Amino acid sequence: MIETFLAQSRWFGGKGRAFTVSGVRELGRLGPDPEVVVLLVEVSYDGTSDHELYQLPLALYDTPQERLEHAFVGRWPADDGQLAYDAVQDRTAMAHYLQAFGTPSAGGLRFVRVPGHELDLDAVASPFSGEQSNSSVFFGEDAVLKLFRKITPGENPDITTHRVLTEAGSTHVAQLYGWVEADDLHLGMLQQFLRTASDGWDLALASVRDLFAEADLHAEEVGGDFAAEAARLGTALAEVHEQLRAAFPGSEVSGADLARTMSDRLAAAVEVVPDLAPHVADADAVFATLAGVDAVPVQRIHGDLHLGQTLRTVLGWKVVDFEGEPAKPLSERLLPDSPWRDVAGLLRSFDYAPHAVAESLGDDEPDAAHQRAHRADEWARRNRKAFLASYCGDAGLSDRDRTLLTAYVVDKAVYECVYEARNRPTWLPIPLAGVARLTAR
Ligand SMILES: Nc1ncnc2c1ncn2[C@@H]1O[C@H](COP(=O)(O)OP(=O)(O)O)[C@@H](O)[C@H]1O
Ligand SMILES: O=P(O)(O)O[C@H]1O[C@H](CO)[C@@H](O[C@H]2O[C@H](CO)[C@@H](O)[C@H](O)[C@H]2O)[C@H](O)[C@H]1O
Repeated sequence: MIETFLAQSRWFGGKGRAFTVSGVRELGRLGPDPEVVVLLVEVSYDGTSDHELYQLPLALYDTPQERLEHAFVGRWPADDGQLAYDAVQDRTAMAHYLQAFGTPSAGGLRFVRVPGHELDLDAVASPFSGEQSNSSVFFGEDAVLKLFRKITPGENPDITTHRVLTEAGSTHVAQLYGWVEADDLHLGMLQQFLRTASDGWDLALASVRDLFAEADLHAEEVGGDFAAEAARLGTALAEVHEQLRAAFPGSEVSGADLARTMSDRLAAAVEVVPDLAPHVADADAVFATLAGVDAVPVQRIHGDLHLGQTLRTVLGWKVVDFEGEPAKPLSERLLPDSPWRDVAGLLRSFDYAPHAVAESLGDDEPDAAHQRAHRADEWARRNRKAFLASYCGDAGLSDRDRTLLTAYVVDKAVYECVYEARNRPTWLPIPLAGVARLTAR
C-alpha cells in the first residue's frame, strides 16, 4: 500500500525506478482524534544497493474520511488495521503538531523552540498546495511547518542555515521558530510565515506574459519589466552570502578539483539524458578553463537557488529552502561551495522563465512564436545583467569570476537536464537548449 502512495507523490525521488519498501520504523505518535503515527519508511531500489528513507506521517481513523479521499494511503498497521491518510493533508492531524510545540517532547518526538517568538498554538492549519520537494502546512498567518520527506540522518542544512541566519538577524530569510526531531533525524522545520510573500518565479512569469502580450515592444518598455526586481534580488543574495561567510567556516578548493567534479557529473548525466552527448566536448572545454583557476574560496551557500526559492515581500526579497540539491547526498550538500553556484542558479532561472512561458504557448503561429523567442532571449539577458550587476556591486566581475561563473552555469544546466528528465520530461528541452547555447563555440 505504501508503495502506491509513494509512487504517486510529487516529493518521492524514486519515480520511474523499480523499488520496494524494505523497512518501516515507527518514530512517534501524536493525537488522539485522529492519532498520528510518524513512520520512517526505507525504500530499496531493485537490482541495486541504493536505498533511501522517507518520512510518512499517517492520520489514523476507524471510519472512511470523505474529505481526505485524495490522501488515502491504506490500512495501518496491517490489512485489517485502521484507515490511514497522509497526515499533512489533514488539518485536524496537523493541529497536533502545532500543539506539540507547546511541550518539549511528545509521543517520542522532540519539538524544539527557538526563543523570541510567541507561537500561536491554536492557529488553523492549512496544507500548502504548491509543488514541493517536501510537505508544508501553514498555521494561520503565524508560522509554516515544513515536514521533510526524504530523510538523511544528521544535520539538516535547512534548519542549521536558517538558525544561524536568524541569530545573525538576517532580513532576507524567514525567521526560524523551531524544529521537530527524533533520535539523530531532523524531521521538520517551523518558521515565520511570510504574510505578504509573492513567489519570485510567479512574478517572473507574470512579467514575461506582459512582455509577450506586447511582443513588438522591448522588455524595458512594458509594464511588467522585472529588471529592478532582479537587481534588488542581486543585492539581497550578496548580503546573504556575506552573512553565511561570517557565520560558517570557509576554505578553498582547487579549480582542477571543481572541474573534475563537474566533468564527472556531466558524464553521469549523459547516461540519463543521451541528448547531452553532442555537447560533452564543448562543456568539458568550459570545465577545463576552470581547471586553470587555483584556490577558489568556498563557504556555506544555498546550494539549489532558483526563482522559486525567492519570495518578494513588502520587506524585500527573502530566500527560502536551504536544503541544497535534493538529489545530492547530504554529505555533499553540507560541503562548502562557491557562492557562484547560487548566482548561476538564478541566472539559469532567468533563462527558464521566458522559455517556459514560450513553450506553454506552443508554435501555432510561427511568426508570433519566432518574435516571442526573440523577446524571451532579450528578457533573460536583461534580467541576468541587472541581477549580476547588483550582486557584484562596485567590484564588478573579474575575468577569474567569469570563468568560475560560466562553469557553474553550465554545471547547473546539466543538473537541470537530469532533474527534468526524471521529474518533468516535457520541460527537458529548456535546459538542453541552455546547455547547447552556453557551450556553443
Ligand atoms: N516562510 C514562508 N512563508 C510563506 N511562504 C513560504 C515560506 N517558506 C516557503 N514558502 C512557500 O512554500 C514554497 C515551498 O517552500 P520550500 O521551502 O521551497 O519547500 P520544498 O523544500 O518542499 O521545495 C515556496 O516556494 C514558497 O512559495
Ligand atoms: O525547489 P527544489 O529544491 O525542489 O528544486 C528542484 O525543483 C525545481 C523546480 O521546481 C528545479 O528548478 C528548475 O525549474 C525552475 C522552474 O520551475 C527554474 O526556475 C529553475 O531555474 C530550474 O533549475 C530545481 O533545479 C530542482 O533542484
